[in-house]
Amino acid sequence: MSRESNNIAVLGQTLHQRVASSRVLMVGAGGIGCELLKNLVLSGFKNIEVVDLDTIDLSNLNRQFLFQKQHIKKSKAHVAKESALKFNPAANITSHHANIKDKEFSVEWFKGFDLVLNALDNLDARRHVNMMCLAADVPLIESGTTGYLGQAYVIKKDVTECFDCTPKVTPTTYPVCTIRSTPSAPIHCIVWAKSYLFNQLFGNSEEEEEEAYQKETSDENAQEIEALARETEELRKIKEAMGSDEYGKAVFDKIFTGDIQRLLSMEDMWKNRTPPTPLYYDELAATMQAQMTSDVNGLKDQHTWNVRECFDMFVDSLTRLSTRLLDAKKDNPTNILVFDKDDNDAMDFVTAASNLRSTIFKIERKSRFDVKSMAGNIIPAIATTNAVIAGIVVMQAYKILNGQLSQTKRTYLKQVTRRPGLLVLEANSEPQADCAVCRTRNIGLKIDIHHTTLQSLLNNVVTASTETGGLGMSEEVTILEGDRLLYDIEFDDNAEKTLDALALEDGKILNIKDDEVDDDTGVNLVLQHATSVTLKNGASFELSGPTRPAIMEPESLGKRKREEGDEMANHAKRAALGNGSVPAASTSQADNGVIDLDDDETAIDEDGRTVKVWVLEDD
Ligand SMILES: Nc1ncnc2c1ncn2[C@@H]1O[C@H](COP(=O)(O)OP(=O)(O)OP(=O)(O)O)[C@@H](O)[C@H]1O
Ligand SMILES: [Zn+2]
Repeated sequence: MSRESNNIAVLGQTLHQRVASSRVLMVGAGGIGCELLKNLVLSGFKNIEVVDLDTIDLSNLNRQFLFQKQHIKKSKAHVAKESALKFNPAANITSHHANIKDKEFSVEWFKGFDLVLNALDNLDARRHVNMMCLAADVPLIESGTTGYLGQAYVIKKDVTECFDCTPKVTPTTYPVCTIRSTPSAPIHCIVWAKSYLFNQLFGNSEEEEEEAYQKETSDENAQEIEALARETEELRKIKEAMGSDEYGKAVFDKIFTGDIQRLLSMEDMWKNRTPPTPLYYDELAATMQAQMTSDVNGLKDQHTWNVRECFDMFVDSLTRLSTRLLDAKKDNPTNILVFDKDDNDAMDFVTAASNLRSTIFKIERKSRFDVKSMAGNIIPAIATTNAVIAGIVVMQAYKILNGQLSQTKRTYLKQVTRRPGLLVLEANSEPQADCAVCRTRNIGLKIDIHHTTLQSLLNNVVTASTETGGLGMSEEVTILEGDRLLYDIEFDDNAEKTLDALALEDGKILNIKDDEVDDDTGVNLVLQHATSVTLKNGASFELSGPTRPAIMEPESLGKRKREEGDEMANHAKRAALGNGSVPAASTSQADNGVIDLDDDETAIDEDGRTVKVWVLEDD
């Protein structure tokens, strides 16, 4: 049996055809992307474009199986394409070594795909693809993994929640006093060593101090903050001895003895907390010489150093880093060292310093491996998790091409579920009514960007009445491009500039909100440069899309979803036939266990939500 006939047996002729003729964009060729591209070419997808901006790194090879040692430093997109073609030479793959945010990837370009699959690792790029898919009205399958957890779900304009419908968690910050005075967890000591101490000793402490911590200005902390400022000043003086034999002891005495004694003298602070115990340089130096079992590489990295080992490593790494800094300053006095988790000296220093501090505060010490993952905010990437999620993405893609988009489920891979199996399915939510990203109308605007000023755009398009072909908004509008403010009633500096002078080229999206209308989610104008648009009213532009706000009732949304499914089915059928005709409905062959994600069993998940459960069965 050929691969083709296997696919037909599994999918049925109809779906197989739709898959083969669909055009798919995959964004990101990393952990999920490599698995996904391999799956796509093996499961019958033929027309695939891949975009990735990065080159292959040694650290990718443990899980990105399309890449091998000889590919290091080469483009991920190009190598992924070449390796995937070996699995199926009949596939037609186009690779782009580029940022998906580049202007060549315009809304028009996105419209050329039936499906977009995200395999990204950052919020910014995900947000961008989300917006482009909404503007182009192309279904997007979003996916992600963290360690053993993962998820995949479909985003479709007007049908499901978009990526930005729910706010995303931002990285945690810690109050300055927890870090500087009252740590209670290993991470507090690691942040102290990496963000405070490292910068104080080797960096631009004055500038960075402000940024490294969340500022606390309450009165009760004022006194403490003042004391901390004094400590910082003292350390600056000690730094003058950098490079001398006494330097290591001077730094140690200050940060692990003197500063701690001063903290202890603030008795109120320790009424309800375990007080710290200072460490003494001479005492530690007199203890038996450590057997330094801890090599910096390999499994030994996972052994937790004892106090003496931390002490030795602290003094040693401090010397190494100080020597580097002094050398760098010979070239240029403004040179500094910046913490990097992949810099062995920096990691030795942060591991030793944070563990000494943990010892003082009676907090558990951590291995160099753990400190590195915490200091670098690293959650290990697991190849199996990526593989499971990439598999689910293909299942979701089948459903979409089979005209069952509205029946797709948000699928989570969890470590523990109440039922057998590790996957938890949840119904898609409807778009959030107030989402500024997906509840905004997207309107294409063809206009000459070289000759149109922002003011003429305002006069002829934005505030012009709908009868004359404009948007009919009031004079009080705010115009943004991404986060960039271009215009509002109090800021008209850009009014006389042309669009191209404002870098508003093809594919850029202008978000325009009418400040006179309460809760206006505004419109997105998707720019397309055109020189020869002639208009009835003499202006030179052309709008395409819903120029009047749509009124959407909850019921009608449900109805839209069903129609959407039908439309998708027809679309896929047309694509399969390569012409406009619609064949007699034929989905029965696809109705076998392999792609049937529907299962009416429900359960309550850890967060108390009712969820559908899909149990993976062996047959
Ligand atoms: N704006 C973007 N345009 C194109 N590709 C992007 C963009 N942002 C991220 N990517 C790509 O998405 C992929 C995500 O893959 P993954 O999560 O495995 O990260 P990685 O960089 O390969 O690994 P790690 O970060 O763990 O070292 C990467 O290959 C990255 O280059
Ligand atoms: Zn949304």
